[in-house]
Amino acid sequence: MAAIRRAIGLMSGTSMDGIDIALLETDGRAEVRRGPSDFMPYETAFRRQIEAGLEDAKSIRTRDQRPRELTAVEKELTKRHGDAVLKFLSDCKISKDDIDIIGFHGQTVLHRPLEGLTVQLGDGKMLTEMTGIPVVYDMRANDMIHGGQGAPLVPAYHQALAARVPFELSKGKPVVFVNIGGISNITIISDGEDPIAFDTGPGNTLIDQWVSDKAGIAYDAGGSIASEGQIIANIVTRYLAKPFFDLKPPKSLDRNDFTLADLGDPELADGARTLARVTAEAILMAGAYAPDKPSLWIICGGGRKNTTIMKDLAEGAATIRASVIVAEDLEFNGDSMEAEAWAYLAVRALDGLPLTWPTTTGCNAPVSGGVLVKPF
Ligand SMILES: Nc1ncnc2c1ncn2[C@@H]1O[C@H](COP(=O)(O)OP(=O)(O)OP(=O)(O)O)[C@@H](O)[C@H]1O
Ligand SMILES: CC(=O)N[C@H]1[C@@H]2OC[C@@H](O2)[C@@H](O)[C@@H]1O[C@H](C)C(=O)O
Repeated sequence: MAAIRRAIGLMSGTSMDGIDIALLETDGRAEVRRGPSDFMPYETAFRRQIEAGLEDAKSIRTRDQRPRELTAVEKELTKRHGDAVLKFLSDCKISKDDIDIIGFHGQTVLHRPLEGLTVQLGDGKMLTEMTGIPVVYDMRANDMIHGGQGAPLVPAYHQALAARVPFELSKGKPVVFVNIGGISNITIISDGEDPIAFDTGPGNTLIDQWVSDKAGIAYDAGGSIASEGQIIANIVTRYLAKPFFDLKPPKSLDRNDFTLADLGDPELADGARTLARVTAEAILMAGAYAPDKPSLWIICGGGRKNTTIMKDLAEGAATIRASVIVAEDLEFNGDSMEAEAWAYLAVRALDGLPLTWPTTTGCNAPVSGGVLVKPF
């Protein structure tokens, strides 16, 4: 029997809103026991620093380059992750000696799968020294070396969770996990098959940018702004006509692949409503790549709190006789799922198990990955 390890996962996603942290006890296979989780938000000034870092990253040609301010941003980002771990351990009254491994995602600042280039800021060595705990980081690189997109990586964990979906809900049909983060991505799980996964299009990033530019608000809380707007149909069509949607999976996105340029300058609420529809429709369109019609869509990530997106998803799914639920309906945690996934992936990496498959990233064979560093 494989060893159960205690792992901490750390995720700073494309929304750049903060660090999700979660504890997991797992063998990196079927055994998954979820522990506590937390979120450490970035204040606006640091978020702006990362945003500036995205601009600096545009000139990166090889993944070890850190032009302009990126070295400083990486150091500050890692320090915040280290502080987050130390606070988490102290809050949970857990000793560092009781943690076997940290799975550290870092912050994606550039993702160009066609060029085989993906860059996550995050200094694993510094994190292991700060915490005194071994760290697995840089988990996307090996997939790309093996011809993969380098994303998404969460499907391995979705597959482990899918085993807990009751038959009354799955009805023996494919089940879809949807992560609505900055970008949206899905994992389609069918019994006995490798997971099928890919990015589906924008998640919350465009909505966040829109309400921030137009009204100085960080995000559309509850989707309430969108709920007061009207859908501008020709703008939805314009977004959904982008070449990305004609690409067959596996496929993945950079945060800047979709922009507000296609939105024009509507009223605040109409813009938010239209973008919510784009996010929902792009997700449901992705169901076409399932081998059989999915019965159940399980929504995770911050976008599940946008009731306008959720309403569009529920209505759209009803027309194809599928149900939409949120992670919590199955007693999963839609906020910490990616952090849990990084804990799970770190344990898999320790055992050399695959993190990705040809069906999730397009890698040429199932591959493991990550770089392991240990404290002195
Ligand atoms: N109460 C809420 N109402 C509406 N939207 C919300 C709410 N809370 C969070 N969000 C949205 O969720 C986003 C954060 O989602 P999440 O943390 O899943 O993204 P991420 O992990 O950074 O991104 P990714 O999964 O793409 O890496 C916020 O930027 C915001 O747009
Ligand atoms: C390159 C990168 O960081 N991609 C992220 C991003 O955010 C959502 C989507 O695009 C997904 O492909 C991925 O993150 C998730 C956690 C993943 O790898 O599974």
